[in-house]
Amino acid sequence: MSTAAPAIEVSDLRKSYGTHEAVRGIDFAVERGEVFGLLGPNGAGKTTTVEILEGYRERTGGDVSVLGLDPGQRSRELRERVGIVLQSSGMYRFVTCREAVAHWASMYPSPRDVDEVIALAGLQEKQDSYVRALSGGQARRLDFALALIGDPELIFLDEPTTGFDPAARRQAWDTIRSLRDLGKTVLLTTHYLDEAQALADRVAIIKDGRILAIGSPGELGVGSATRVRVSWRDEHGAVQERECTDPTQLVHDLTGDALARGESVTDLTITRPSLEDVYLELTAADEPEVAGV
Ligand SMILES: Nc1ncnc2c1ncn2[C@@H]1O[C@H](COP(=O)(O)OP(=O)(O)OP(=O)(O)O)[C@@H](O)[C@H]1O
Repeated sequence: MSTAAPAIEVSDLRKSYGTHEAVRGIDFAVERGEVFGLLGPNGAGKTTTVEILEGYRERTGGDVSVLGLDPGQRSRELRERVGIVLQSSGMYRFVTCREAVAHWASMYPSPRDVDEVIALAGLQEKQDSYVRALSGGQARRLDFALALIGDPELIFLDEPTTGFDPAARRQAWDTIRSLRDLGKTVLLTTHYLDEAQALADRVAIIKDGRILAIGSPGELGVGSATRVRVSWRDEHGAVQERECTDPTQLVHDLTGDALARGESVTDLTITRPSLEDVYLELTAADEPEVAGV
């Protein structure tokens, strides 16, 4: 457990647009060095929350602290310590990738090494290409490089792999893992549950401006709102499947019956719900129960 103050602390955050309450009193904290995923259906309030943390939107109520500072103050100090992937590469159409990264680096007090950042963003082969000649996915990588060059402590990644081909997506995942290895804190929003499962230490599932569940992708399935799936092959060779909250009695009966017949239970598996199962169960219900771990 880290003893440092969390990188992000959100307490009873609220945001209304006119009469519409888009964020309705959410609480969460992101520890330093953690990759935290914000998941939720369209219109859940993810972008609103992230943009309040980035200092781009004003909150209606609640308290927010980012690296110990209030993002609503839009201080220069916070801007230098936070990396935000914007479409900044659009400003650099007539220079090479390397020149763009080097120029952006000159705006920070202690930037990272240009070559290192180009490598981290997977842009080595394109470093001498003009920015205007990059594909959409390559331009996103350059945006990523520009977000990292100031050596930020905290990086906001809003749907970082949308529009990427599968290989570029895997490469972006590797990059995000390297950020964690460097000790950076990452707040990630994504619609891809496999991405959250692969990258996030913890996720919050948000819907209609409220957090429905928060925990590690593996542990979220343990809550009482979700069920485990038990499958096995019966004595006739047919695959059987049951869902239950506690498989102890079922497994006891299955193994007991099999042993009484002098057989073993074949192909017995007990599967926890995946993050996708939990997500779909929680976000489908009209009045979902609050689950947490
Ligand atoms: N500037 C705005 N003015 C009025 N309503 C807004 C504004 N921005 C967002 N909203 C509304 O607030 C709610 C939350 O929107 P938000 O963009 O935060 O959701 P999201 O979870 O990021 O969705 P998506 O996954 O579609 O990006 C939605 O109902 C949206 O219509």
